[in-house]
Amino acid sequence: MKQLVVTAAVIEKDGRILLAQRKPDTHMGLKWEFPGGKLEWGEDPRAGLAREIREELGIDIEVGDVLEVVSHTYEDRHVVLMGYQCRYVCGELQLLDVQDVHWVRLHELKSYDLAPADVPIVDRLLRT
Ligand SMILES: Nc1nc2c([nH]c(=O)n2[C@H]2C[C@H](O)[C@@H](COP(=O)(O)OP(=O)(O)OP(=O)(O)O)O2)c(=O)[nH]1
Repeated sequence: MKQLVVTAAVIEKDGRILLAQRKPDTHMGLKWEFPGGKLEWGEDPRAGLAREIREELGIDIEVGDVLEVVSHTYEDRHVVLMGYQCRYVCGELQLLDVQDVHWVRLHELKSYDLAPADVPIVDRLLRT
């Protein structure tokens, strides 16, 4: 079984949070998640997260504090998911490597078909 260190961005703008839908041909295809991705070898987590967001969505973000760290075991992998509070800075949102995006209000987050590892991050958000 592989072990992955993954960073995810909880990007807030005008009272809404950005959810991304994974592409169909990926692990957890079509599930909704906080955008981000795997850290490269030796990469600083905040720098890696900003890189992933530029690559997947074409926008620049400011990465703030860790909101929640989740350990989740799927059938074939163990994911350590670090959710960071982030702020949208600039750039036009593009679907470069995601299926879809929605800007969502807090109370709507649970109505999405989320990747299971993301549920504790949503729970943490709902407690803050
Ligand atoms: N990015 C992201 N991945 C998540 C979340 N929740 C969750 O279980 N995952 C899982 C799905 C994948 O198994 C793994 C991340 O892989 P990824 O495909 O997004 O990473 P990546 O962009 O670096 O991938 P790659 O296409 O470069 O291989 O973590 C989440 O909120 N965000």
